Amino acid sequence: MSIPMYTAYNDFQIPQLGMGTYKLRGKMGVDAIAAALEIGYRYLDTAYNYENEGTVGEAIRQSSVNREDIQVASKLPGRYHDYESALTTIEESLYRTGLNYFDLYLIHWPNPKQDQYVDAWKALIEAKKRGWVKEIGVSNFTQDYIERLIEETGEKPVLNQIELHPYFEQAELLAYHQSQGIITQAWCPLGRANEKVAESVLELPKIVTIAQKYGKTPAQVILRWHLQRGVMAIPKSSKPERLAENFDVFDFELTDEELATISSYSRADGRLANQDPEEHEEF
Ligand SMILES: NC(=O)C1=CN([C@@H]2O[C@H](COP(=O)(O)OP(=O)(O)OC[C@H]3O[C@@H](n4cnc5c(N)ncnc54)[C@H](OP(=O)(O)O)[C@@H]3O)[C@@H](O)[C@H]2O)C=CC1
Ligand SMILES: O=C(O)C(=O)[C@@H](O)[C@H](O)C(=O)CO
Repeated sequence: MSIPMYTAYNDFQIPQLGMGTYKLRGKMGVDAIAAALEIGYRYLDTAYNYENEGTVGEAIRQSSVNREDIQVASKLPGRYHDYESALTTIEESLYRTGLNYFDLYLIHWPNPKQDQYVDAWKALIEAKKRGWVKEIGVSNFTQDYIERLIEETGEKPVLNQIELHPYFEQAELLAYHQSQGIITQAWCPLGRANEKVAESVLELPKIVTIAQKYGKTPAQVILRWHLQRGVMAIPKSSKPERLAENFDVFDFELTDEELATISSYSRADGRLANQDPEEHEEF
């Protein structure tokens, strides 16, 4: 099955569903990612700080899918935001994967107190000119931070990867992205599911009821909620059966009322990891 795509303001296209790889390392990670590629996933999200860019590259080499049919994204850590370090880090990311280009490279966190994210953005622009990365974007950026990048460099990110799940629907930032043709990508799209950081979104009664109506699982209903709001989700699983479950979300449609019911779990303090990008600094 080919995955439906989203299109950014510059006609860059990206699958509506991808795979997160945080915590997938070593052989366990290679096996999970290779299984995802066999299932049909064509987008992999990694980061320098996940220390698994090598795992991602190895899984691609072991799979039967061609490199050029897969989009691979990685992210620049906060400790390398200065221009020269950022460029060296992108090269190092590539060496770690064994690939010769990334489809997408993101600034992982804005780190506003450090205040070097514009420098980092200039390095990503240069990396694109050098052909190391095809497209550039950001993660955990607010509207203000994105506007500053555009004002100071004239270059708009194609995508912003942000915390987004039923406890934290991000309606305002989503509307801003849509007005700008910036793709919204949801991290923690299943609210980290079984990791018990809060009552699991997979056990919320109204979501369970909707899932029963469609003969789907709560995870599938939540992923459908993301898709119908125009959001790209990158759920992570180490298990082939869950990877397949999370991919099987293109054959049913929620009603507007059901979308609103799921959004009704959202609250202003609904962040799960206590990582407000205006406060949190990650290096
Ligand atoms: N830019 C940023 O700052 C951040 C980016 N990310 C990215 O986003 C990705 C996704 O976020 P993540 O934090 O992993 O959280 P997710 O919301 O994707 O949840 C992952 C958890 O859910 C479990 N799970 C997955 N599918 C199912 C299912 N169908 N039923 C039950 N449980 C399920 C997984 O367990 P199991 O593996 O055992 O199946 C895992 O414990 C990350 O992997 C990473 O790539 C994440 C956090 C921050
Ligand atoms: O996983 C990521 O991409 C992160 O940025 C981490 O901060 C993650 O959110 C985390 O919770 C680390 O403890």
